[in-house]
Amino acid sequence: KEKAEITKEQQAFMKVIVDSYNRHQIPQDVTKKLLQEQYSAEENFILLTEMATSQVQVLVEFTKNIPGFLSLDHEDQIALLKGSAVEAMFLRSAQVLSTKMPNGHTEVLEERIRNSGISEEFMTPMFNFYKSIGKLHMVQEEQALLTAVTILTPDRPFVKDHPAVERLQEPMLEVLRKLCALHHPREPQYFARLLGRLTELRTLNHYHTEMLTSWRMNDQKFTPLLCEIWDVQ
Ligand SMILES: O=C(NC1CCCCC1)[C@H](C1CCCCC1)n1c(-c2ccc(-c3nnn[nH]3)cc2)nc2ccccc21
Repeated sequence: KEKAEITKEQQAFMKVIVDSYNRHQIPQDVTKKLLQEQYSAEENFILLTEMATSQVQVLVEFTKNIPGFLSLDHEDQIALLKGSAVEAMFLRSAQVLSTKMPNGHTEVLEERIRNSGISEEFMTPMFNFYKSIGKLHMVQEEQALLTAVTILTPDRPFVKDHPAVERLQEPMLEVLRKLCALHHPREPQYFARLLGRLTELRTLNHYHTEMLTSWRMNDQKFTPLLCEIWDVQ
């Protein structure tokens, strides 16, 4: 019995994370802009760097609200943010694409992304990920907790105190497991499938630098924050 129930303190814990997640969302204007017209590769790249920069800023604010994060070693805090920023960006992008939109809008948005300037070879893994996230029909709490679980991944490069990060990630995973059972009662494997997406996210992380340099354009400009986070320039 008690295994399934979400306890009072888990409820409070989740509320902190979900409220912070909802407060720290970049405006959906990327969707509005993309639906307006097809831009050139140069304009799309600028849009991407703008959106990604503001998303990193809100990601930092969201992360600071994760209970216990600020008590971690400061260098480990940076290592966790740096190690998860690209994954959080693709996870957020997937969530944006799987948001319910008026008829035909999602197709237009997909078309605009396919023709945005990203090279063909990365389109498949990226859209496979987007589709697999879409099929999960995650509720908001699951999205928020999955993002928090991604940030609190102990085995990121340069993290020194793994156990301290695991101690923060574990209660997060426990609440997420209960949430999945609650919201997807007829899919006992749902939680496992959700965690499987994190493995797919890591492969996108692996492609990312090549993806950036493969955009059909030259003279790519990045903001100072993205140079830090994306290891470019
Ligand atoms: O703006 C965006 N994503 C923001 C969404 C919110 C969080 C911060 C990132 C980009 C668009 C930029 C303009 C051209 C079209 C894509 N985007 C992407 C996307 C595409 C390529 C790379 C990439 N990374 N390295 N090389 N290319 C990253 C993300 N996937 C999206 C799915 C739905 C909606 C927008 C999406």
